[in-house]
Amino acid sequence: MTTLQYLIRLITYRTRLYVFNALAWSIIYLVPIVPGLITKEFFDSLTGSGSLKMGTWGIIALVLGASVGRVVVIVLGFITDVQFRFRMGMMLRRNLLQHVLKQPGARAIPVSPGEAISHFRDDVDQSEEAASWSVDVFGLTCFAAVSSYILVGIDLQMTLLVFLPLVVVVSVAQLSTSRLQKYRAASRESTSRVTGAISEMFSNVQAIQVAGAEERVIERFRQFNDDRRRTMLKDKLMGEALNSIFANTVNLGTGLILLVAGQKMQSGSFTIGDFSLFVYYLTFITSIITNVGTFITHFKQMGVALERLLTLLQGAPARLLTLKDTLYLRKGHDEELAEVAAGSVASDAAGPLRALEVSGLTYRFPETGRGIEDVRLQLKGGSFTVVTGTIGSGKTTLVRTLLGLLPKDEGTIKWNGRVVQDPGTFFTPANSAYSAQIPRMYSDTLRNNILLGQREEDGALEGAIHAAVMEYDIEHLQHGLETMIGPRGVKLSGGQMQRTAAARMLVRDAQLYVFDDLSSALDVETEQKLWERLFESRGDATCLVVSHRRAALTHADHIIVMKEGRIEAEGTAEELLRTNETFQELWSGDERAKG
Ligand SMILES: Nc1ncnc2c1ncn2[C@@H]1O[C@H](COP(=O)(O)OP(=O)(O)OP(=O)(O)O)[C@@H](O)[C@H]1O
Repeated sequence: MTTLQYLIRLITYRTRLYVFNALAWSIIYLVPIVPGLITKEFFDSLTGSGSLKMGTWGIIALVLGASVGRVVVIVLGFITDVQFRFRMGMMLRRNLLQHVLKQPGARAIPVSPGEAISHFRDDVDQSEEAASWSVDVFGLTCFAAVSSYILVGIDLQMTLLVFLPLVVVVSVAQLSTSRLQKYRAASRESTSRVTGAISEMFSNVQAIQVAGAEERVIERFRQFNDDRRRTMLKDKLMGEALNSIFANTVNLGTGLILLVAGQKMQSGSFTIGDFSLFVYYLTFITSIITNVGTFITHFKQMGVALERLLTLLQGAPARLLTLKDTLYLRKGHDEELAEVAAGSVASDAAGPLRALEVSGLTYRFPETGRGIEDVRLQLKGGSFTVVTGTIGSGKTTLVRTLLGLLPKDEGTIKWNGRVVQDPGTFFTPANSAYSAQIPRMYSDTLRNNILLGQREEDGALEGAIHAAVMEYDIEHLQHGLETMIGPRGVKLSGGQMQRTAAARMLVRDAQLYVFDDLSSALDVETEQKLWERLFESRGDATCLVVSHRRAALTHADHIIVMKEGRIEAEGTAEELLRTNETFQELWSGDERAKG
Protein backbone atom coordinates (compact mmCIF):
# COMPACT_ATOMS: atom_id res chain seq x y z
CA MET A 1 0.00 0.00 0.00
CA THR A 2 1.44 3.39 -0.98
CA THR A 3 1.15 6.44 1.30
CA LEU A 4 -1.42 7.98 -1.06
CA GLN A 5 -3.54 4.80 -1.06
CA TYR A 6 -3.30 4.74 2.73
CA LEU A 7 -4.45 8.38 2.92
CA ILE A 8 -7.36 7.66 0.57
CA ARG A 9 -8.43 4.63 2.62
CA LEU A 10 -8.36 6.73 5.78
CA ILE A 11 -10.40 9.48 4.12
CA THR A 12 -12.98 7.07 2.75
CA TYR A 13 -13.47 5.44 6.18
CA ARG A 14 -15.97 8.24 6.89
CA THR A 15 -16.31 9.92 3.50
CA ARG A 16 -19.32 12.07 4.41
CA LEU A 17 -17.69 13.36 7.58
CA TYR A 18 -14.55 14.15 5.59
CA VAL A 19 -16.47 16.05 2.90
CA PHE A 20 -18.34 17.99 5.57
CA ASN A 21 -15.05 18.77 7.29
CA ALA A 22 -13.46 19.85 3.99
CA LEU A 23 -16.47 22.11 3.25
CA ALA A 24 -16.30 23.72 6.69
CA TRP A 25 -12.59 24.42 6.35
CA SER A 26 -12.94 25.70 2.79
CA ILE A 27 -15.48 28.23 4.07
CA ILE A 28 -13.17 29.15 6.97
CA TYR A 29 -10.36 29.86 4.53
CA LEU A 30 -12.62 31.71 2.08
CA VAL A 31 -14.31 34.06 4.57
CA PRO A 32 -11.31 36.51 4.80
CA ILE A 33 -11.91 37.35 1.13
CA VAL A 34 -14.92 39.41 2.26
CA PRO A 35 -13.28 41.75 4.83
CA GLY A 36 -10.48 42.33 2.29
CA LEU A 37 -12.97 43.55 -0.30
CA ILE A 38 -14.83 45.69 2.28
CA THR A 39 -11.57 47.32 3.41
CA LYS A 40 -10.69 48.07 -0.19
CA GLU A 41 -14.07 49.68 -0.81
CA PHE A 42 -13.78 51.68 2.41
CA PHE A 43 -10.39 53.19 1.50
CA ASP A 44 -11.49 53.86 -2.05
CA SER A 45 -14.58 55.72 -0.77
CA LEU A 46 -12.34 57.85 1.49
CA THR A 47 -10.14 58.89 -1.42
CA GLY A 48 -13.12 59.39 -3.68
CA SER A 49 -12.05 56.71 -6.19
CA GLY A 50 -15.01 54.55 -5.23
CA SER A 51 -18.41 54.93 -3.68
CA LEU A 52 -19.60 52.99 -0.65
CA LYS A 53 -23.23 53.56 0.18
CA MET A 54 -23.53 51.74 3.48
CA GLY A 55 -21.58 54.29 5.58
CA THR A 56 -19.10 53.65 8.39
CA TRP A 57 -21.54 51.71 10.62
CA GLY A 58 -22.55 49.53 7.74
CA ILE A 59 -18.88 48.65 7.12
CA ILE A 60 -18.30 47.92 10.79
CA ALA A 61 -21.40 45.70 10.83
CA LEU A 62 -20.22 43.82 7.71
CA VAL A 63 -16.70 43.25 9.04
CA LEU A 64 -18.08 42.14 12.40
CA GLY A 65 -20.62 39.88 10.70
CA ALA A 66 -17.89 38.26 8.60
CA SER A 67 -15.72 37.74 11.71
CA VAL A 68 -18.56 36.26 13.77
CA GLY A 69 -19.52 34.04 10.84
CA ARG A 70 -15.92 32.85 10.60
CA VAL A 71 -15.79 32.08 14.33
CA VAL A 72 -18.98 30.01 14.05
CA VAL A 73 -17.64 28.03 11.08
CA ILE A 74 -14.30 27.54 12.85
CA VAL A 75 -16.12 26.00 15.85
CA LEU A 76 -18.05 23.76 13.45
CA GLY A 77 -14.84 22.94 11.62
CA PHE A 78 -13.13 21.85 14.84
CA ILE A 79 -16.09 19.67 15.75
CA THR A 80 -16.01 17.89 12.38
CA ASP A 81 -12.22 17.67 12.46
CA VAL A 82 -12.11 16.15 15.94
CA GLN A 83 -14.89 13.70 15.03
CA PHE A 84 -13.11 12.66 11.86
CA ARG A 85 -9.67 12.37 13.49
CA PHE A 86 -10.81 10.37 16.49
CA ARG A 87 -12.86 7.93 14.44
CA MET A 88 -9.95 7.38 12.09
CA GLY A 89 -7.51 6.91 14.99
CA MET A 90 -9.86 4.51 16.76
CA MET A 91 -10.31 2.50 13.59
CA LEU A 92 -6.54 2.14 13.15
CA ARG A 93 -5.93 1.27 16.79
CA ARG A 94 -8.85 -1.18 16.88
CA ASN A 95 -7.61 -2.98 13.74
CA LEU A 96 -4.05 -3.13 15.07
CA LEU A 97 -5.18 -4.40 18.47
CA GLN A 98 -7.47 -6.96 16.88
CA HIS A 99 -4.58 -8.25 14.79
CA VAL A 100 -2.18 -8.34 17.75
CA LEU A 101 -4.73 -10.22 19.89
CA LYS A 102 -5.21 -12.82 17.16
CA GLN A 103 -1.50 -13.55 16.93
CA PRO A 104 0.04 -16.50 18.74
CA GLY A 105 0.81 -15.19 22.24
CA ALA A 106 4.58 -15.60 22.12
CA ARG A 107 4.84 -13.76 18.79
CA ALA A 108 2.05 -11.21 19.14
CA ILE A 109 4.33 -8.22 18.65
CA PRO A 110 7.65 -8.22 16.83
CA VAL A 111 9.08 -5.31 18.85
CA SER A 112 9.49 -4.43 22.52
CA PRO A 113 6.27 -3.43 24.37
CA GLY A 114 7.58 0.16 24.64
CA GLU A 115 8.06 0.38 20.88
CA ALA A 116 4.65 -1.18 20.26
CA ILE A 117 3.04 1.49 22.47
CA SER A 118 4.83 4.18 20.49
CA HIS A 119 3.46 2.67 17.23
CA PHE A 120 -0.05 2.66 18.65
CA ARG A 121 0.24 6.20 19.95
CA ASP A 122 2.59 8.21 17.72
CA ASP A 123 2.23 6.53 14.34
CA VAL A 124 -1.55 6.59 14.54
CA ASP A 125 -1.40 10.27 15.59
CA GLN A 126 0.86 10.99 12.64
CA SER A 127 -1.57 9.34 10.23
CA GLU A 128 -4.45 11.37 11.71
CA GLU A 129 -2.42 14.53 11.37
CA ALA A 130 -1.72 14.05 7.65
CA ALA A 131 -5.35 13.17 6.85
CA SER A 132 -6.54 16.16 8.84
CA TRP A 133 -4.14 18.56 7.08
CA SER A 134 -5.28 17.35 3.67
CA VAL A 135 -8.56 19.15 4.43
CA ASP A 136 -6.72 22.45 4.86
CA VAL A 137 -5.14 22.06 1.44
CA PHE A 138 -8.64 22.23 -0.14
CA GLY A 139 -9.54 25.43 1.70
CA LEU A 140 -6.21 27.03 0.98
CA THR A 141 -6.42 26.18 -2.72
CA CYS A 142 -9.91 27.73 -2.86
CA PHE A 143 -8.62 30.90 -1.20
CA ALA A 144 -5.58 31.05 -3.51
CA ALA A 145 -7.79 30.69 -6.60
CA VAL A 146 -10.37 33.33 -5.60
CA SER A 147 -7.85 35.87 -4.24
CA SER A 148 -5.56 35.47 -7.28
CA TYR A 149 -8.55 36.05 -9.54
CA ILE A 150 -9.39 39.29 -7.70
CA LEU A 151 -5.79 40.53 -7.50
CA VAL A 152 -5.00 39.72 -11.13
CA GLY A 153 -8.21 41.58 -12.06
CA ILE A 154 -6.86 44.65 -10.29
CA ASP A 155 -3.29 44.52 -11.59
CA LEU A 156 -1.59 41.49 -13.16
CA GLN A 157 1.88 43.03 -13.15
CA MET A 158 1.70 43.95 -9.44
CA THR A 159 0.42 40.51 -8.53
CA LEU A 160 3.31 38.81 -10.30
CA LEU A 161 5.94 41.28 -9.06
CA VAL A 162 4.88 40.97 -5.43
CA PHE A 163 3.86 37.37 -5.06
CA LEU A 164 6.34 35.54 -7.28
CA PRO A 165 9.45 36.51 -5.22
CA LEU A 166 7.52 35.75 -2.04
CA VAL A 167 6.45 32.34 -3.30
CA VAL A 168 10.07 31.58 -4.17
CA VAL A 169 11.41 32.74 -0.76
CA VAL A 170 8.81 30.83 1.25
CA SER A 171 9.05 27.73 -0.92
CA VAL A 172 12.83 27.59 -0.59
CA ALA A 173 12.50 28.05 3.16
CA GLN A 174 9.84 25.34 3.20
CA LEU A 175 12.06 22.97 1.26
CA SER A 176 14.79 23.40 3.83
CA THR A 177 12.41 22.12 6.51
CA SER A 178 13.39 18.60 5.42
CA ARG A 179 16.94 19.47 6.49
CA LEU A 180 15.52 20.84 9.72
CA GLN A 181 13.79 17.52 10.27
CA LYS A 182 17.05 15.69 9.79
CA TYR A 183 18.68 17.94 12.39
CA ARG A 184 15.72 17.45 14.69
CA ALA A 185 15.86 13.65 14.36
CA ALA A 186 19.59 13.74 15.09
CA SER A 187 19.09 15.95 18.16
CA ARG A 188 16.32 13.64 19.46
CA GLU A 189 18.50 10.62 18.90
CA SER A 190 21.40 12.18 20.78
CA THR A 191 19.07 13.28 23.60
CA SER A 192 17.70 9.76 23.95
CA ARG A 193 21.28 8.43 24.05
CA VAL A 194 22.02 10.81 26.93
CA THR A 195 18.87 9.85 28.88
CA GLY A 196 19.50 6.17 28.11
CA ALA A 197 23.05 6.50 29.48
CA ILE A 198 21.73 8.18 32.65
CA SER A 199 19.21 5.39 33.23
CA GLU A 200 21.84 2.70 32.57
CA MET A 201 24.25 4.38 35.01
CA PHE A 202 21.60 4.60 37.73
CA SER A 203 20.54 1.00 37.34
CA ASN A 204 24.10 -0.34 37.17
CA VAL A 205 25.80 1.68 39.93
CA GLN A 206 27.01 -1.47 41.63
CA ALA A 207 28.38 -3.07 38.46
CA ILE A 208 30.23 0.15 37.54
CA GLN A 209 31.80 0.42 41.00
CA VAL A 210 32.77 -3.24 41.14
CA ALA A 211 34.44 -3.00 37.72
CA GLY A 212 36.15 0.30 38.69
CA ALA A 213 34.72 1.75 35.46
CA GLU A 214 33.63 5.18 36.77
CA GLU A 215 36.09 7.19 34.66
CA ARG A 216 35.31 5.34 31.44
CA VAL A 217 31.57 5.59 32.00
CA ILE A 218 31.82 9.33 32.62
CA GLU A 219 34.02 9.76 29.53
CA ARG A 220 31.40 7.96 27.43
CA PHE A 221 28.68 10.13 28.98
CA ARG A 222 30.71 13.23 28.12
CA GLN A 223 30.97 12.13 24.48
CA PHE A 224 27.21 11.67 24.31
CA ASN A 225 26.70 15.15 25.77
CA ASP A 226 29.15 16.73 23.29
CA ASP A 227 27.32 15.05 20.48
CA ARG A 228 24.01 16.31 21.84
CA ARG A 229 25.35 19.87 22.12
CA ARG A 230 26.41 19.85 18.46
CA THR A 231 23.18 18.41 17.10
CA MET A 232 21.00 20.66 19.30
CA LEU A 233 22.87 23.76 18.13
CA LYS A 234 22.29 22.90 14.46
CA ASP A 235 18.64 22.15 15.16
CA LYS A 236 18.03 25.42 17.04
CA LEU A 237 19.95 27.58 14.56
CA MET A 238 18.14 26.19 11.55
CA GLY A 239 14.77 26.37 13.35
CA GLU A 240 15.22 30.00 14.35
CA ALA A 241 16.46 31.02 10.88
CA LEU A 242 13.39 29.50 9.22
CA ASN A 243 11.06 31.02 11.81
CA SER A 244 12.44 34.47 11.16
CA ILE A 245 12.06 34.04 7.38
CA PHE A 246 8.43 32.98 7.79
CA ALA A 247 7.71 35.73 10.32
CA ASN A 248 9.16 38.46 8.09
CA THR A 249 7.72 37.52 4.73
CA VAL A 250 4.63 39.71 5.24
CA ASN A 251 6.82 42.73 6.09
CA LEU A 252 8.98 41.92 3.11
CA GLY A 253 5.94 41.72 0.86
CA THR A 254 4.48 44.97 2.19
CA GLY A 255 7.79 46.67 1.40
CA LEU A 256 7.71 45.27 -2.13
CA ILE A 257 4.15 46.49 -2.64
CA LEU A 258 5.10 49.97 -1.39
CA LEU A 259 8.06 50.10 -3.76
CA VAL A 260 6.15 49.01 -6.82
CA ALA A 261 2.81 50.64 -6.00
CA GLY A 262 4.20 54.17 -5.41
CA GLN A 263 4.52 55.01 -9.10
CA LYS A 264 1.29 53.36 -10.08
CA MET A 265 -0.60 55.27 -7.39
CA GLN A 266 0.78 58.53 -8.65
CA SER A 267 -0.48 57.78 -12.11
CA GLY A 268 -3.87 56.85 -10.56
CA SER A 269 -3.95 53.28 -11.92
CA PHE A 270 -3.65 51.83 -8.41
CA THR A 271 -5.87 53.04 -5.58
CA ILE A 272 -5.32 53.11 -1.80
CA GLY A 273 -8.07 50.47 -1.60
CA ASP A 274 -6.14 48.21 -4.02
CA PHE A 275 -3.07 48.70 -1.84
CA SER A 276 -4.96 47.71 1.31
CA LEU A 277 -6.35 44.60 -0.43
CA PHE A 278 -2.87 43.47 -1.55
CA VAL A 279 -1.48 43.91 1.96
CA TYR A 280 -4.51 42.18 3.50
CA TYR A 281 -4.29 39.09 1.26
CA LEU A 282 -0.53 38.95 1.65
CA THR A 283 -0.75 37.38 5.12
CA PHE A 284 -3.11 34.69 3.94
CA ILE A 285 -1.18 33.88 0.79
CA THR A 286 2.12 33.41 2.64
CA SER A 287 0.35 31.19 5.19
CA ILE A 288 -0.98 29.11 2.26
CA ILE A 289 2.55 28.29 1.16
CA THR A 290 3.67 27.37 4.67
CA ASN A 291 0.51 25.32 5.30
CA VAL A 292 0.85 23.39 2.05
CA GLY A 293 4.46 22.76 3.07
CA THR A 294 3.27 21.51 6.46
CA PHE A 295 0.88 19.11 4.74
CA ILE A 296 3.68 17.78 2.52
CA THR A 297 5.83 17.23 5.63
CA HIS A 298 2.99 15.41 7.41
CA PHE A 299 2.36 13.34 4.30
CA LYS A 300 6.02 12.27 4.22
CA GLN A 301 5.94 11.44 7.93
CA MET A 302 2.75 9.48 7.33
CA GLY A 303 4.72 7.25 4.92
CA VAL A 304 7.20 6.51 7.70
CA ALA A 305 4.35 5.91 10.19
CA LEU A 306 2.71 3.49 7.71
CA GLU A 307 5.92 1.48 7.43
CA ARG A 308 6.23 1.29 11.20
CA LEU A 309 2.60 0.25 11.61
CA LEU A 310 3.07 -2.47 9.00
CA THR A 311 5.86 -4.02 11.09
CA LEU A 312 3.23 -4.69 13.76
CA LEU A 313 1.19 -6.64 11.19
CA GLN A 314 4.15 -9.01 10.71
CA GLY A 315 3.56 -9.66 7.02
CA ALA A 316 -0.25 -9.68 7.14
CA PRO A 317 -1.92 -7.71 4.30
CA ALA A 318 -1.69 -3.94 4.77
CA ARG A 319 -5.41 -3.49 4.13
CA LEU A 320 -6.04 -5.04 7.59
CA LEU A 321 -4.98 -1.67 9.00
CA THR A 322 -7.86 0.19 7.37
CA LEU A 323 -10.62 -2.44 7.49
CA LYS A 324 -13.91 -0.60 7.72
CA ASP A 325 -15.54 -2.46 10.54
CA THR A 326 -17.62 -1.35 13.45
CA LEU A 327 -15.61 -0.03 16.37
CA TYR A 328 -15.85 -3.11 18.60
CA LEU A 329 -13.23 -5.74 19.13
CA ARG A 330 -15.88 -8.29 18.27
CA LYS A 331 -19.52 -8.09 17.35
CA GLY A 332 -21.89 -8.34 20.29
CA HIS A 333 -18.97 -7.76 22.65
CA ASP A 334 -21.15 -5.86 25.11
CA GLU A 335 -23.29 -8.86 25.95
CA GLU A 336 -20.22 -11.06 25.97
CA LEU A 337 -18.39 -8.75 28.37
CA ALA A 338 -21.44 -8.68 30.61
CA GLU A 339 -21.50 -12.47 30.68
CA VAL A 340 -17.80 -12.72 31.39
CA ALA A 341 -18.18 -10.20 34.20
CA ALA A 342 -20.92 -12.37 35.65
CA GLY A 343 -18.51 -15.31 35.46
CA SER A 344 -20.81 -17.38 33.29
CA VAL A 345 -18.70 -17.80 30.19
CA ALA A 346 -15.64 -19.94 29.72
CA SER A 347 -13.95 -20.90 26.45
CA ASP A 348 -15.69 -23.58 24.39
CA ALA A 349 -15.24 -26.54 26.69
CA ALA A 350 -14.31 -29.67 24.74
CA GLY A 351 -15.18 -32.06 27.58
CA PRO A 352 -12.97 -34.44 29.59
CA LEU A 353 -9.63 -35.21 28.00
CA ARG A 354 -9.20 -38.89 27.15
CA ALA A 355 -6.31 -38.59 24.71
CA LEU A 356 -4.17 -35.83 23.27
CA GLU A 357 -2.22 -36.81 20.18
CA VAL A 358 0.41 -34.68 18.53
CA SER A 359 2.09 -35.66 15.28
CA GLY A 360 4.68 -34.04 13.05
CA LEU A 361 4.72 -30.88 15.18
CA THR A 362 7.33 -28.48 13.79
CA TYR A 363 8.23 -24.89 14.53
CA ARG A 364 11.44 -23.15 13.53
CA PHE A 365 12.22 -19.64 14.80
CA PRO A 366 12.66 -17.50 11.67
CA GLU A 367 15.64 -15.70 13.28
CA THR A 368 17.71 -18.81 14.07
CA GLY A 369 16.08 -21.66 12.15
CA ARG A 370 16.09 -23.58 15.45
CA GLY A 371 13.06 -24.89 17.34
CA ILE A 372 11.35 -28.28 17.16
CA GLU A 373 11.14 -30.79 14.35
CA ASP A 374 8.59 -33.52 13.69
CA VAL A 375 7.52 -34.09 17.31
CA ARG A 376 5.07 -36.89 17.96
CA LEU A 377 3.59 -37.51 21.40
CA GLN A 378 0.54 -38.96 23.08
CA LEU A 379 -0.89 -37.98 26.46
CA LYS A 380 -3.46 -40.27 28.03
CA GLY A 381 -6.23 -38.66 30.06
CA GLY A 382 -5.15 -38.32 33.72
CA SER A 383 -1.47 -39.03 32.96
CA PHE A 384 1.56 -37.11 34.25
CA THR A 385 4.11 -36.61 31.46
CA VAL A 386 7.43 -34.86 31.91
CA VAL A 387 9.34 -33.34 28.99
CA THR A 388 13.03 -33.15 29.79
CA GLY A 389 16.27 -32.51 27.93
CA THR A 390 19.39 -30.39 27.87
CA ILE A 391 19.36 -26.57 27.74
CA GLY A 392 18.06 -25.29 24.41
CA SER A 393 16.78 -28.72 23.31
CA GLY A 394 13.32 -27.33 22.47
CA LYS A 395 11.21 -28.10 25.57
CA THR A 396 9.67 -24.62 25.89
CA THR A 397 9.20 -24.37 22.12
CA LEU A 398 7.37 -27.71 22.18
CA VAL A 399 4.80 -26.67 24.82
CA ARG A 400 4.37 -23.20 23.34
CA THR A 401 3.76 -24.59 19.84
CA LEU A 402 1.37 -27.19 21.21
CA LEU A 403 -0.61 -24.49 23.04
CA GLY A 404 -0.69 -22.23 19.97
CA LEU A 405 1.51 -19.57 21.58
CA LEU A 406 3.85 -20.07 18.63
CA PRO A 407 2.42 -20.67 15.13
CA LYS A 408 3.22 -24.26 14.13
CA ASP A 409 4.86 -24.70 10.72
CA GLU A 410 3.52 -28.23 10.40
CA GLY A 411 1.80 -30.91 12.42
CA THR A 412 -1.55 -31.99 13.77
CA ILE A 413 -2.96 -31.84 17.27
CA LYS A 414 -5.93 -34.04 18.14
CA TRP A 415 -8.06 -33.77 21.31
CA ASN A 416 -10.05 -36.97 21.83
CA GLY A 417 -9.46 -37.83 18.16
CA ARG A 418 -10.70 -34.47 16.83
CA VAL A 419 -8.29 -32.10 15.13
CA VAL A 420 -7.72 -28.84 17.03
CA GLN A 421 -7.94 -26.17 14.32
CA ASP A 422 -6.85 -23.14 16.32
CA PRO A 423 -4.70 -24.20 19.29
CA GLY A 424 -4.31 -20.58 20.47
CA THR A 425 -8.00 -20.26 21.32
CA PHE A 426 -8.58 -23.92 22.17
CA PHE A 427 -5.88 -24.38 24.81
CA THR A 428 -7.35 -21.99 27.35
CA PRO A 429 -9.45 -22.72 30.47
CA ALA A 430 -11.61 -24.84 30.78
CA ASN A 431 -9.65 -27.04 28.37
CA SER A 432 -6.16 -26.18 29.46
CA ALA A 433 -4.16 -23.91 31.78
CA TYR A 434 -0.48 -23.00 31.51
CA SER A 435 2.26 -21.51 33.62
CA ALA A 436 5.17 -20.04 31.67
CA GLN A 437 8.88 -20.41 32.41
CA ILE A 438 9.19 -16.73 33.34
CA PRO A 439 6.01 -15.71 35.19
CA ARG A 440 4.74 -12.16 34.76
CA MET A 441 3.41 -10.26 37.77
CA TYR A 442 1.30 -7.11 37.72
CA SER A 443 1.39 -4.15 40.11
CA ASP A 444 -1.63 -5.32 42.07
CA THR A 445 -2.52 -7.37 45.14
CA LEU A 446 -1.33 -10.95 45.37
CA ARG A 447 -4.99 -12.05 45.33
CA ASN A 448 -5.67 -10.24 42.05
CA ASN A 449 -2.44 -11.57 40.57
CA ILE A 450 -3.64 -15.10 41.22
CA LEU A 451 -7.25 -14.60 40.20
CA LEU A 452 -6.52 -12.35 37.19
CA GLY A 453 -10.16 -11.31 36.93
CA GLN A 454 -11.62 -14.75 37.66
CA ARG A 455 -14.52 -14.85 40.12
CA GLU A 456 -13.60 -16.24 43.51
CA GLU A 457 -15.34 -19.61 43.85
CA ASP A 458 -15.77 -21.22 47.28
CA GLY A 459 -12.47 -22.62 48.47
CA ALA A 460 -10.85 -22.57 44.99
CA LEU A 461 -8.33 -19.87 45.91
CA GLU A 462 -7.37 -21.57 49.19
CA GLY A 463 -7.05 -24.92 47.36
CA ALA A 464 -4.79 -23.41 44.69
CA ILE A 465 -2.64 -21.67 47.31
CA HIS A 466 -2.25 -24.90 49.23
CA ALA A 467 -1.37 -26.94 46.13
CA ALA A 468 1.18 -24.29 45.11
CA VAL A 469 2.76 -24.41 48.64
CA MET A 470 2.20 -20.69 49.16
CA GLU A 471 0.43 -20.61 52.53
CA TYR A 472 3.65 -20.03 54.48
CA ASP A 473 4.72 -17.10 52.26
CA ILE A 474 1.28 -15.47 52.53
CA GLU A 475 1.36 -15.70 56.34
CA HIS A 476 4.65 -13.81 56.32
CA LEU A 477 3.56 -11.06 53.96
CA GLN A 478 2.46 -7.94 55.88
CA HIS A 479 -0.98 -7.76 54.29
CA GLY A 480 -1.32 -11.41 53.30
CA LEU A 481 -3.22 -11.86 50.05
CA GLU A 482 -3.87 -8.10 49.93
CA THR A 483 -0.14 -7.28 49.72
CA MET A 484 0.72 -5.20 46.67
CA ILE A 485 3.27 -7.04 44.53
CA GLY A 486 4.88 -6.58 41.13
CA PRO A 487 6.99 -3.73 39.78
CA ARG A 488 5.46 -1.18 42.18
CA GLY A 489 5.01 -3.39 45.24
CA VAL A 490 6.77 -6.12 47.20
CA LYS A 491 9.34 -7.86 45.05
CA LEU A 492 8.68 -11.60 45.18
CA SER A 493 11.57 -14.04 45.01
CA GLY A 494 11.95 -16.21 41.89
CA GLY A 495 10.48 -19.19 43.72
CA GLN A 496 7.53 -17.16 45.07
CA MET A 497 6.78 -15.91 41.56
CA GLN A 498 6.84 -19.46 40.21
CA ARG A 499 4.44 -20.62 42.92
CA THR A 500 2.15 -17.61 42.39
CA ALA A 501 2.05 -18.59 38.71
CA ALA A 502 1.22 -22.16 39.72
CA ALA A 503 -1.61 -20.95 41.98
CA ARG A 504 -2.86 -18.73 39.13
CA MET A 505 -3.01 -21.78 36.91
CA LEU A 506 -4.52 -24.15 39.48
CA VAL A 507 -7.28 -21.74 40.51
CA ARG A 508 -8.71 -22.35 37.05
CA ASP A 509 -10.45 -25.64 36.36
CA ALA A 510 -8.81 -27.34 33.44
CA GLN A 511 -8.52 -30.75 31.79
CA LEU A 512 -4.87 -30.24 30.92
CA TYR A 513 -2.30 -28.43 33.06
CA VAL A 514 0.95 -27.43 31.37
CA PHE A 515 3.87 -26.39 33.60
CA ASP A 516 7.03 -25.00 32.06
CA ASP A 517 9.97 -25.36 34.43
CA LEU A 518 7.80 -24.56 37.41
CA SER A 519 10.24 -25.57 40.10
CA SER A 520 13.61 -24.36 38.81
CA ALA A 521 13.90 -21.69 41.55
CA LEU A 522 12.61 -23.81 44.46
CA ASP A 523 14.56 -25.44 47.28
CA VAL A 524 14.47 -29.25 47.40
CA GLU A 525 11.97 -29.47 50.25
CA THR A 526 9.45 -27.00 48.80
CA GLU A 527 9.77 -28.61 45.39
CA GLN A 528 9.09 -32.08 46.81
CA LYS A 529 6.02 -30.74 48.62
CA LEU A 530 4.80 -28.94 45.51
CA TRP A 531 4.89 -32.01 43.27
CA GLU A 532 3.27 -34.17 45.97
CA ARG A 533 0.44 -31.74 46.54
CA LEU A 534 -0.04 -31.22 42.82
CA PHE A 535 -0.16 -34.94 42.31
CA GLU A 536 -2.82 -35.28 45.01
CA SER A 537 -4.95 -32.25 44.12
CA ARG A 538 -5.04 -32.50 40.33
CA GLY A 539 -7.84 -35.08 40.39
CA ASP A 540 -8.42 -36.45 36.88
CA ALA A 541 -6.53 -33.67 35.17
CA THR A 542 -3.75 -34.49 32.72
CA CYS A 543 -0.37 -32.86 33.38
CA LEU A 544 2.37 -31.97 30.91
CA VAL A 545 5.42 -30.78 32.79
CA VAL A 546 8.72 -29.39 31.50
CA SER A 547 11.45 -30.16 34.03
CA HIS A 548 14.79 -31.80 34.48
CA ARG A 549 14.40 -32.11 38.26
CA ARG A 550 14.26 -35.48 39.95
CA ALA A 551 11.31 -34.51 42.14
CA ALA A 552 9.20 -34.10 38.98
CA LEU A 553 10.74 -36.98 37.06
CA THR A 554 10.01 -39.48 39.85
CA HIS A 555 6.27 -38.64 39.66
CA ALA A 556 6.11 -39.11 35.89
CA ASP A 557 4.09 -41.89 34.24
CA HIS A 558 5.90 -41.10 31.04
CA ILE A 559 9.06 -39.11 30.22
CA ILE A 560 10.02 -37.53 26.90
CA VAL A 561 13.70 -36.67 26.35
CA MET A 562 14.35 -33.83 23.88
CA LYS A 563 17.60 -33.27 22.03
CA GLU A 564 18.27 -30.66 19.36
CA GLY A 565 14.57 -30.05 18.73
CA ARG A 566 13.60 -33.71 18.34
CA ILE A 567 12.43 -36.46 20.69
CA GLU A 568 15.48 -38.55 21.45
CA ALA A 569 13.87 -41.14 23.74
CA GLU A 570 10.69 -41.88 25.70
CA GLY A 571 9.75 -44.14 28.57
CA THR A 572 9.64 -44.36 32.32
CA ALA A 573 12.49 -43.06 34.50
CA GLU A 574 13.64 -46.64 35.10
CA GLU A 575 13.73 -47.52 31.42
CA LEU A 576 15.49 -44.31 30.44
CA LEU A 577 18.07 -44.67 33.20
CA ARG A 578 19.03 -47.96 31.62
CA THR A 579 18.94 -46.93 27.98
CA ASN A 580 19.40 -43.17 27.47
CA GLU A 581 22.67 -41.34 28.02
CA THR A 582 21.15 -37.82 27.99
CA PHE A 583 18.67 -38.86 30.65
CA GLN A 584 21.39 -40.46 32.79
CA GLU A 585 23.35 -37.20 32.66
CA LEU A 586 20.30 -35.10 33.53
CA TRP A 587 19.48 -37.39 36.42
CA SER A 588 22.97 -37.37 37.88
CA GLY A 589 23.38 -33.65 37.09
CA ASP A 590 20.36 -32.86 39.26
CA GLU A 591 21.85 -34.99 42.03
CA ARG A 592 25.15 -33.04 41.80
CA ALA A 593 23.26 -29.72 41.84
CA LYS A 594 21.61 -30.75 45.10
CA GLY A 595 24.87 -31.90 46.57
N1 LIG B 1 12.80 -16.20 20.48
C1 LIG B 1 13.67 -17.00 19.86
N2 LIG B 1 14.21 -16.66 18.69
C2 LIG B 1 15.08 -17.46 18.05
N3 LIG B 1 15.48 -18.67 18.49
C3 LIG B 1 14.99 -19.08 19.67
C4 LIG B 1 14.05 -18.27 20.42
N4 LIG B 1 13.71 -18.94 21.55
C5 LIG B 1 14.40 -20.10 21.51
N5 LIG B 1 15.16 -20.19 20.39
C6 LIG B 1 16.02 -21.31 19.99
O1 LIG B 1 15.22 -22.48 19.88
C7 LIG B 1 15.89 -23.59 20.48
C8 LIG B 1 14.98 -24.22 21.54
O2 LIG B 1 14.79 -23.28 22.61
P1 LIG B 1 13.88 -23.60 23.87
O3 LIG B 1 13.75 -22.35 24.65
O4 LIG B 1 12.66 -24.28 23.41
O5 LIG B 1 14.78 -24.64 24.65
P2 LIG B 1 14.55 -25.26 26.08
O6 LIG B 1 14.82 -26.71 25.94
O7 LIG B 1 13.24 -24.87 26.64
O8 LIG B 1 15.72 -24.57 26.89
P3 LIG B 1 15.81 -24.18 28.46
O9 LIG B 1 16.01 -25.45 29.19
O10 LIG B 1 17.02 -23.29 28.53
O11 LIG B 1 14.55 -23.48 28.79
C9 LIG B 1 17.19 -23.05 21.05
O12 LIG B 1 18.23 -23.39 20.17
C10 LIG B 1 17.03 -21.56 21.10
O13 LIG B 1 18.25 -20.91 20.82
